[in-house]
Amino acid sequence: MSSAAVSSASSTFFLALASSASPGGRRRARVGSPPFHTGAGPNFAFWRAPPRVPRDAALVRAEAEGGGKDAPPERSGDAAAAAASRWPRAARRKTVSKRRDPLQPVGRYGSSGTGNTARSGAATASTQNAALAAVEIKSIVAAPPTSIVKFPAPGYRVILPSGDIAPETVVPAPKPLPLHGSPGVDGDYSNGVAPPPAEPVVQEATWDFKKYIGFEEPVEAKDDSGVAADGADSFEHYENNDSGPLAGENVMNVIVVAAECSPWCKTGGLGDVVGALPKALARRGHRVMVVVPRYGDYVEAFDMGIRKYYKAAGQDLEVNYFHAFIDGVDFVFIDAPLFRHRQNDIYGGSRQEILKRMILFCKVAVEVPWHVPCGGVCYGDGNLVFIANDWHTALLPVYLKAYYTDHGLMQYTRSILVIHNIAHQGRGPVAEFPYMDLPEHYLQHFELYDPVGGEHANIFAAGLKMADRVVTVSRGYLWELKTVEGGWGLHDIIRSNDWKINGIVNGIDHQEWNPKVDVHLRSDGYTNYSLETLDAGKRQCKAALQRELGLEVRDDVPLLGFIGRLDGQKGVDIIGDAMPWIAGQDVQLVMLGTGRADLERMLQHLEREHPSKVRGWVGFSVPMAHRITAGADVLVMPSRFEPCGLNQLYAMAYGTVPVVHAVGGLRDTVAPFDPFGDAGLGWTFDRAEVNKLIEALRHCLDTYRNYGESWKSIQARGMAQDLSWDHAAELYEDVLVKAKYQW
Ligand SMILES: Nc1ncnc2c1ncn2[C@@H]1O[C@H](COP(=O)(O)OP(=O)(O)O[C@H]2O[C@H](CO)[C@@H](O)[C@H](O)[C@H]2O)[C@@H](O)[C@H]1O
Repeated sequence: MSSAAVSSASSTFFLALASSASPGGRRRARVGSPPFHTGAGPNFAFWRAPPRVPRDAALVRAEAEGGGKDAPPERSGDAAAAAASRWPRAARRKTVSKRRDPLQPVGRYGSSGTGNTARSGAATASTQNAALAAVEIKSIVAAPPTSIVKFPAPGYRVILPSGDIAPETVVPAPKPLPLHGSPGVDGDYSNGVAPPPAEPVVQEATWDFKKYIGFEEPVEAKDDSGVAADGADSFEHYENNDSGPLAGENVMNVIVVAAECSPWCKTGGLGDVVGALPKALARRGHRVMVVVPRYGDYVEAFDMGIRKYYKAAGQDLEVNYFHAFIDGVDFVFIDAPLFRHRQNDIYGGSRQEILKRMILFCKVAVEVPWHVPCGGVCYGDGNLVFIANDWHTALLPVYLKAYYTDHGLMQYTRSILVIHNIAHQGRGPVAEFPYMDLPEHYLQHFELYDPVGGEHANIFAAGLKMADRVVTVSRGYLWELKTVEGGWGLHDIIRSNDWKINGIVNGIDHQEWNPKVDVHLRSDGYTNYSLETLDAGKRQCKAALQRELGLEVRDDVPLLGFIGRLDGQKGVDIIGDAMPWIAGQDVQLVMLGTGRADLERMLQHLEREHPSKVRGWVGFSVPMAHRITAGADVLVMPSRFEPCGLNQLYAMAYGTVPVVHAVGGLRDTVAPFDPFGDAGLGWTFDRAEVNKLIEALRHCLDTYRNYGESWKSIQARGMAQDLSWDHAAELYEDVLVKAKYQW
């Protein structure tokens, strides 16, 4: 695709496929040993394998762009990724699997399917969700619409849903189960809305709710009025069918549904948001659940003993539910064979395989409020809002409408779809529409034509139309989404749905990203610090980082940092292009990232060429991301487009000055330094071009070297901001309320 300017003065968008990815890792993971710079020749990696293996699970998403095929992201375990960053190529091939060629320009799918066995015979659907067996909608949910258009089987591994064979129920016949959920609303079907189907949970009697809900410590999760936000101490209320602990007319049941959630599974900013926003909503008094696939064994979560069966692309699949109650939030992990063992490759596989996973996930997630009794009580479908995220879960609003609200069910449930990155849309051939098990007339919501993708089915498009409200992660990005250059083919849909879209800048999880308490700064010579101890603290962290990376330990040399996915979006190649100029400066440069193979090679090459100045760490390391954020003086973000951007927020919270391309959320969050008014938070440049980056860096370095007081005031302003999720959660709450009263 071509690049184009969003506006005359800003934002050149790089319109090639950008995927996100990053391995995440478990919080409190151990920090790997410092890498060792060998100065080895071209055939050797630059970093020695660490003597200790970090516990972080890592997800390394490969980035691909350009035309042709869609390349799936890649990732490997954190340890593997860390090791891969330092070991010779041959060893890396073992740990980083399935590197792919560039993909379709849009859609965070895998590459074109290589599987070729269309097992339509397996469509002898034998099971279905028993909850649905009790009511008419069963035929919608568990069986494909019999009137569905029959498209020729594309010959992929995905199985066409059977329209001929009625699914059977293999779980016990459903018995009515009183639904509890949001007090005062759930279970109240006096408005003529029939209660949704429910069924007894397997092993319910043996399930110890106290174990999951942290019954002993409900204090943290109280709102201003002292009302428990988490439902933890509300069990008795629910048991008595009392009104429960949640108070206030706008308190709601909220279910956040996403493909990733930090610290369990993270490939990028989506994981960060899903790990943090729900907690902030819970602090405001809402009852909040996160639903995410269970890609690995997460020690915090326990099997709830519930078994259900769902059909995905013609196959009946068993689903189990794992639960953890942390910081006032119910985390529900969906366990199914399709998700297992994907921890290091959550977006891996062919496009059809990813599609199948997401179909299953969305079908399961939309019924979680009926089937999963968190704290002993289901959320129920009254006063309920789903928050779906990106194309992966954009089918949820569609299923909610097609299966339920169109049939007079779940009338008090709303859906919000959050756009974190519109560059990935879930595009596929129209012929695959039947896999989604939707009524024939829903096809029109998916069908889209654009010069890039031609005639295709677009999941994000359908989700945007079906969702009651839409949020994107900054106001600047919302504006860009309406442009031809920034909408990636969906600009018309965004424009026509403008009335229901809000731009809300992400926040920071202050438990994770806070120099005062950052666990990754507690060893190896680093230190925690605050605004009051900024000078000494940053000096110490900088020295520790230089030591850890084998750079000369000097306080007077400005240390520039870059952290991010290596893809077209993040503009790391622009830093590469600026290297001749950077090499002529008295600076040090540390880059951490993983993704596209050519950009990974670029990082290694730059280090090889400038061993005394540059470190290029190829891999995904959460501890190193924290340490660079603390130890660097400047964080460089030349992103071609950036819906919000989290690293610049983290940088400012750590007294690290951002230099950014003024686009999307970067423009919204980094006010340019004004030396005359002594205002501003960093430096911005108006085009993602090398000369613009150099110009901004020149001003930045000049201030660093010659205007110490101004520099300190920029740092102080950055650190003094309230970047917490609490503010963002308040804005999300407005959207929840708008959705609630919207018909
Ligand atoms: N190699 C590496 N090792 C360790 N950590 C790494 C890493 N590479 C990246 N990370 C971490 O991953 C996160 C990336 O955050 P971004 O905002 O850049 O996300 P991304 O572009 O994936 O997300 C999309 O969604 C988010 C959330 O809405 C938007 O902010 C963003 O603009 C949009 O593109 C940060 O926490 C960063 O530290």
